[in-house]
Amino acid sequence: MNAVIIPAGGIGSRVGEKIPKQFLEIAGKPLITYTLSLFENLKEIDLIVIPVLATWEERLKKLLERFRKPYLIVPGGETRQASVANGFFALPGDTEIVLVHDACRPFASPEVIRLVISKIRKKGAALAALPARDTIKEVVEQRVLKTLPRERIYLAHTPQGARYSLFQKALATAQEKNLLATDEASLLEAAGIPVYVVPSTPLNFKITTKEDFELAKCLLTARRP
Ligand SMILES: Nc1ccn([C@@H]2O[C@H](COP(=O)(O)OP(=O)(O)OP(=O)(O)O)[C@@H](O)[C@H]2O)c(=O)n1
Ligand SMILES: C[C@](O)(CO)[C@H](O)COP(=O)(O)O
Repeated sequence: MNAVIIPAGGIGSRVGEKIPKQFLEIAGKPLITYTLSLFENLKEIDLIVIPVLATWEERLKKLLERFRKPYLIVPGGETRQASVANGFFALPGDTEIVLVHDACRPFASPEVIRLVISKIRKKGAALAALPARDTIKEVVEQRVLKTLPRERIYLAHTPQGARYSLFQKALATAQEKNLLATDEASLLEAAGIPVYVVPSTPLNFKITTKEDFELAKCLLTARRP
C-alpha cells in the first residue's frame, strides 16, 4: 500500500490573495484539483491524505466527491512539517511507501512521480530535484563570495518520500532534536538516512508568488480543449 500526503494547510501569504492559493480557481477549478488528479490517475498510489485548515475542510470534501481513490482529510498544522506529520500519523499500518507532494505543484509529471517511487523502492528515500542550469553565485550583502560548481546544486521539488519506517524515523528524530525544516528530505538527512535525487523538470515549479500563479493560469488555460 502506497500513500501520498498532499499538504494543503497553508495560507499562501506570498501569493497574497484572500483565500489560500490551493483553493484559487483556474479555468473553473481550484488549483488543488489539478494536483489531486495527478495522483488519482496514478495506479502506484492507493491512498491520498490531505492535511487542510478546518475552515477549508467542507470545500475540500465537496471537491473530492468526484474522485474515486480512497482519501483521508486531516487537520493542517502550524507549519508544513506539522501538516505532513498529521498526515503521516493517519496512515494505515500496512503503508509501504510514503510520498509527499505540495498541493500547489500541479505540473509534476507522472514520469517524475514514478521515478521517485521506484528510487524509494530501491534506495529507501528520494526526492525530485531540479539540476541547476545557470551559473551559481554565493552572495553576501549583494557581493559575490564565490561561484559554486553547479554540477552539485539541485533545487528541491516534490514529490519526496521514503519507506514508511524511514519516514517514521525521520519524524521521530525531528521531534527529538526539535528540528523544523522546509522539506522531508532535510529531516531524513538529519536522521542519517541517505536520500537520492531524481531529476525534476522546470515545469514542476511550486506556486509560491502571484507571478507563479499567473504563469500557472496561462499554462492550465492553454491546456483546455
Ligand atoms: N502550515 C502549513 C503550511 C504549508 N502547507 C502546505 O505546504 C505546501 C508548500 O508550502 P508553501 O508554498 O510555503 O505554502 P504556504 O505556507 O501556504 O505559503 P506562504 O509561505 O506563502 O504562506 C503548500 O501546498 C501548503 O498548503 C501546509 O500544509 N501547512
Ligand atoms: C518541499 C518544498 O516544495 C521544497 O521546494 C517546500 O514546500 C519549500 O518551501 P519554501 O518555504 O517555499 O521553500
